[in-house]
Amino acid sequence: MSRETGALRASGICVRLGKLDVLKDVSLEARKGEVLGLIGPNGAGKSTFLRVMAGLRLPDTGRVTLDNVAFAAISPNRRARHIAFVPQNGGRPPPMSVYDLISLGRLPFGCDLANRAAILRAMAETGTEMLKNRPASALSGGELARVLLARALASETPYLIADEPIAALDPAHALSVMTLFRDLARKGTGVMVVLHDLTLAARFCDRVVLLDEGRIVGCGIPADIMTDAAMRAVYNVDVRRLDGAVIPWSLLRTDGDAIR
Ligand SMILES: Nc1ncnc2c1ncn2[C@@H]1O[C@H](COP(=O)(O)OP(=O)(O)OP(=O)(O)O)[C@@H](O)[C@H]1O
Repeated sequence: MSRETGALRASGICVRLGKLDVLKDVSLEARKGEVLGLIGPNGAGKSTFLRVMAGLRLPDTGRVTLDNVAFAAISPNRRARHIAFVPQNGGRPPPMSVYDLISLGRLPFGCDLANRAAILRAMAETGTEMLKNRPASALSGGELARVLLARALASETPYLIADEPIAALDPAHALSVMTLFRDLARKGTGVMVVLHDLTLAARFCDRVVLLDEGRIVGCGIPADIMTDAAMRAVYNVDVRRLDGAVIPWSLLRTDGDAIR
């Protein structure tokens, strides 16, 4: 693998869980320097795909490569130095301080002098400095979400993969995180993020991938993918638009008419 990390590519990914084909031949390239949004209804397979892209789940068929090297040939530690992951639901946090939890993001790099600086940067970027001495187990849902993002940011990896990182955040923190993703992308990071907030997805993502029933049904710039017809077909909602943002507005009846 070259020093300059190249593309993160998934080809022909299939995952079957129980009796369900959760991912059906999904191929996608995440690029450094862009915010790639993954959108789609509940159960579409977004989290499963993100975990495959992060190397946390093996696909049944297909493969993921980083800089043209298959994940199978990359050690977990080396992979963690290139791809940081923010889980959708961190579960019960371990009994440790927020600072210690965030510092776990430096684990793949061992103990080097850059550790503290990277941890402090991650806390500043997520506004979690004032939480640093608190027990992680005593955080609110939104605070914990920001701390888990800080843990991933502390790794300062070329790719950041985040599963619904703003779902529990208030509007100010959600905007702040999306702005941070844009800044990271501007500096060269590849950000791949699952979002249910279509307004923020349309506004902040360079490209969006629309996943439905385990298949990619659209991939491109938000204006091309988040069309009224696609939003109706996939989410069964009618949308309104404001300054290019897509705002879910009303549910549709089975005949396709809006319920107002
Ligand atoms: N271990 C499992 N065994 C069986 N089915 C599973 C398992 N894990 C996930 N699934 C199913 O796979 C499908 C895709 O799940 P996934 O979490 O990837 O969806 P998602 O698009 O992230 O949904 P959400 O928006 O609700 O988070 C769902 O129908 C889910 O019930």
